[in-house]
Order: sequence, then structure tokens, then C-alpha cells
Amino acid sequence: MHNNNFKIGVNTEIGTLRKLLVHSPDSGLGKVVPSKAQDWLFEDIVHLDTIRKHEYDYYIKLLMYFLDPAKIKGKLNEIDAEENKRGFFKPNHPAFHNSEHVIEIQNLLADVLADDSIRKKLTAAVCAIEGCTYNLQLKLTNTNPKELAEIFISGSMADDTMIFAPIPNLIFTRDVGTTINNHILLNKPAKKARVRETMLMRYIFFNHPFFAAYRNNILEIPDPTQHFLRPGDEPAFRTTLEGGDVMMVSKNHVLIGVSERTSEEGANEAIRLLFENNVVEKVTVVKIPAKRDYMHLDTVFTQVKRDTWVILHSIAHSPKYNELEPINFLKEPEKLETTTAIQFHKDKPGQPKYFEHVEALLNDISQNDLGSPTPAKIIYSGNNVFPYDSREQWTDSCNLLALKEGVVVGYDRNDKTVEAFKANGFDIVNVKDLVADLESGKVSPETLTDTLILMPSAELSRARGGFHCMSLPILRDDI
Ligand SMILES: NC(=O)NCCC[C@H](N)C(=O)O
Repeated sequence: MHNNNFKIGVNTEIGTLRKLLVHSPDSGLGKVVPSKAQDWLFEDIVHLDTIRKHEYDYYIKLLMYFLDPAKIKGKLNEIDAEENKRGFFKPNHPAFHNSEHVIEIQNLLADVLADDSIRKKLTAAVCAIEGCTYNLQLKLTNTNPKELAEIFISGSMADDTMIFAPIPNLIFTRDVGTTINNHILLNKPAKKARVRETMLMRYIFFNHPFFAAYRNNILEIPDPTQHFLRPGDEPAFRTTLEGGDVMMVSKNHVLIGVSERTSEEGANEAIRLLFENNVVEKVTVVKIPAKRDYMHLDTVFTQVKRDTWVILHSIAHSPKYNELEPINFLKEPEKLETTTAIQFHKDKPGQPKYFEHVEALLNDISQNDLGSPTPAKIIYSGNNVFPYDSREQWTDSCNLLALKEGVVVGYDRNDKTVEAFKANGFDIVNVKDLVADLESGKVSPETLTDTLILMPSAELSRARGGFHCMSLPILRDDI
């Protein structure tokens, strides 16, 4: 059924993207109610038709021109025709694109569920975490795999009856795992709303034929034994790690954010696994303030080119405090908004290296890991002008996806950040114009350089994640 030459391999954040996992907004996003929006980690309720037709579909089109042009080039009019009812974008529709480069998770799940034994096990597991009745479990076990995949993700039966909560954050595929060279590090979510996603992904990675050759390369973070012995639900010592906190910056070097979502314990386990399995030689832990605004490392910076990064200034350089102010003697150091970068080397246990600030780390990656002859250029969120710096970071100005080195995808709403890109010599294009030019042949993915592609964002940004979050790269070219 599938191509046996399926390869995975990512060793930078910016090499030309060849394959990624995505999930298009499913009906579950249209079921988020105001009273649950925060619990389900959405900032607001979203309008399903708009988020799909007027926002996310453009992302799929763009990805197709770059990663799988044969599926789209010359066919755009037909794909967009009213009478085709977006079939190209709907996983269970006969006209669905079924790309093996822009890979829809719901379809991988359906493939895995076609196996009777896996369907039984996974249905039992989902029913256990969602507290379903045994009768419902039997009914689900006997449901057609494609329909069942949709139910597991949306939380609703085909007749629209809700049987459990949706998992609307599955659109943020970044967070479920990370490709590190030819290994996959699975997440261990901090938030309850993301637990079912993780379980579905575990079954996919361990059972889908695409990943058959890599089964021994899947790294799972265990809980330490003493975890079970602690009284109560002690959140302070939980071992958690979410993919948005992991960045594969160069062949031998991974960044791990310790954040609202990834704990020190989670980072510790990940480092141990990466070193024991000889996956990389260096891991740098970047500790950022644990707050909702920052959530994951990729919400405060991402890489654009080997010598260019976009970052929130207060993360790049921890705010300077007036040491005469009493407040600095009253607060615990960790409650101050400081950010630290600590590098661990596989061959130098117990001898971490400290960076003066995050910008120094980024410069070290650009020059020493990636061979940039000139120091790193830093583009700041909101052009580093108050209050646009934090406003635009909140709407993902720092959360860009590189389609290739220098060509990045971001939201159209972060005006000051866009100005900063322009000032740094980047072309700014609107995705609608770009898609038209890619279709007509006026522009080609190969010739595009130094460009920020602006995407419509009014609804997507309410879900609190950008295109870095909405992508799980599994194959990139070396740079
Ligand atoms: N890597 C990311 O920062 N992902 C964004 C996740 C947004 C989602 N609403 C969440 O809070 O988990």
C-alpha cells in the first residue's frame, strides 16, 4: 500500500522541507464552547468555515506547491471549484490529496486502525482515558477505520453526537513529537487536553508502515520510578516535554526549552535518551519564564536562515534589573523574568557551558554549528517597539516555519515584525498572490529567496499557535 522507501531525517530547522505531518482543522474545532475554551487551550472559539476555507486551506496549497507540486500545479481551478466542495482538503473525501509529502495525520490513523488487533487495542485505550461505557467501546471497535479516525480526533460520531471532548490542538502537530536526525522523540504532554493526541500519535509512529524502518528509533520519555511514590498529584516534579520546546538546530545539536510545558525533569530525561542512543552530542536547555504567553520555546524564537533568527527581545536578553530596587531582594531569582541557556555535551558530563544570553547562543549556532561567516542577524518581534513586541509575540510573530532556508511562513497580522523583516532585506508576499504566481509559473519554489509569506490569521491565531506549531517536519534536505 505504501512506498517502502519512506525516509525520515531532519538535522536543521531550515533545510528545504520535503515531508511533514499536518492536521487540517476538523469538526472538533467547531465544537469548542466558551466555558471550555481555556481548558482546551484555545484563547477563543473559532469559526470553522473561515479557519478552513479562508485560512488553513491556503497553507495546504502553499505546502503542496513546495513539497508535492504534481498534486496541485495546473489543477488549482478544479480544486477551488465551488462544486468540488473542498474535497481536496477533506481527509475522508474521495478527492482528498493523499499526499505522501504533506501528510495528514487523520489518514495515518485510519490506516493504522484498519488492522483489527490495533483497532481493538487503541479503541480500548481511548475509551479508558475518556471513560466510555463498555457498550460504546464495542460499537467503536466495529466502526469503519476512516470514520473511527475522525471520531477519535473530533470526539463526535458521524451523526454529530459528541461522545467525548475534541482534541482541537492536534492542528499543532509540532507538539506531538520531534524528528531528530533519524529518530523521533515523542512528547509527554503537560496539559490534559493534549493527552489523547499523544496516545494516537504513539500508535501511529509504532504501527504505521511509513515508520516501519524506524521503530527502533522512537524515543519515549518514561516517568522516573519515584514519580509513583510521591504523595498526591505533585505537579512540580512531573516529567513533561512538548514538541514545541524541541528544536533540531544542527546535526549534533538540539535545543530544549524548559517552559510552561516542559519541566526540568522532562528535559533531563530527553537529554539522557538522546545521549544514550547517540542521537546528538550537544543539547542546550533554554529556560524561559513559565507562562502562557510563552508556552513553548518556538513561541519566542524560530530560525529563518543560517544567520537569521526572529525572537522576542526580552528572551534574547533577559531584562536588566535595577539592583537597588527592594523587589529584587524580595523575589526568588526564578520568579524574575530571566532566561538562561545551559549547554550539555555528551562527552563532558557534569561540565555544562553557560551562555551569557540567548542571543549569544543563537550566534554560536549560526557561526559555529552552521558555518555562517558573519554574526547572526536578529529580527525582533514587533521591531522591538513597546507594546508591539509582546502583542505580536502573542499572535506568533516569532513562530515561523521555514519551507527552505530564508523562505518562511507567518501570520499577516504582525505589522511591526513584518516591517522589521523588510528592513532586513526580505520580500514580503501575500499567500493569495503567491499561490496565483506559483500556479501561473511566474514564480517557482526553487527560485524564491529571502521571503516572508503572509498568511490570513484572524481565526487561526485564536488557537494560539503559528505555522511552526502547525508543522511536524519529518524530512528536510541537509543545508
Ligand atoms: N508549539 C506551539 O507553541 N504550539 C502551540 C500550541 C497551542 C495550543 N493551543 C496549546 O496551548 O497547546
